[in-house]
Amino acid sequence: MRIPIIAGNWKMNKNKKDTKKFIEDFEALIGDTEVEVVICPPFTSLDSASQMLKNSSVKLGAQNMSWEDHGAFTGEVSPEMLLEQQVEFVIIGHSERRQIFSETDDRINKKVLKALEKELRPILCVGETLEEREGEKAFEVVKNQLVQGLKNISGEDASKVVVAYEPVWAIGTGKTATPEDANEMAAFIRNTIKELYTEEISEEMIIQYGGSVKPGNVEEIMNQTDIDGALVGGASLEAKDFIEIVNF
Ligand SMILES: O=C[C@H](O)COP(=O)(O)O
Repeated sequence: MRIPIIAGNWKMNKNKKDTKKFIEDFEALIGDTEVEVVICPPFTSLDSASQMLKNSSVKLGAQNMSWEDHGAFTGEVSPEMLLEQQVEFVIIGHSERRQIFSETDDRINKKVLKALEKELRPILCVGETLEEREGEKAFEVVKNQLVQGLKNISGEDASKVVVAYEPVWAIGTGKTATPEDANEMAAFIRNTIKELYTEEISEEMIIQYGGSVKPGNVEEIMNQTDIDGALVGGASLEAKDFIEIVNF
């Protein structure tokens, strides 16, 4: 049985004070939940968040990391530095990293490999642009991102990867893919994993949807057969919204 994972990607939002306030508010609201909950604050808030979440069921994720262990890589953060902050998940290949910071599939693959080597769970983001969808290339693009992103990753390691399907045109725009379209892509992703690995691995894999997930649409999205979670941006910034999403 797949246990859903709902992750909040705060992007470049919240300083330490805001982080503390969010966690206090969120911890006061969260009861027993049937889903795994992850928050991904900016690097500068990880330390405060990890101190506050010591006895919590809420897990910590980072938004990016280096594929190198240490050295002359100005501005980068290593996996060991994340582990030191009790980080368990790391978002890799988010479309903002791909588009704004020119991350290539090759670099994304190096990060996925490194995360798995260090026992961090990668949340590998894939998704097509509007132009690619309108040009009927969505499936080809997503398949290519998966094949490249998972290159040289063993079956055992692949089952620890979370795949987040985020159509680029639905991110921060208020437009969501219809639940059926999102599920069609999630099923396609699962089938691609089956082709790359085995049916067992594909059935175990957690596939999230991301792109304007809100309290009002999360239930319909989560009710889809192949969607096992959500990667939430804007609506993860307010504890009262994020708790509604977690308790869908
Ligand atoms: O990582 C999260 C996604 O980019 C979705 O962001 P959004 O919920 O603000 O559309």
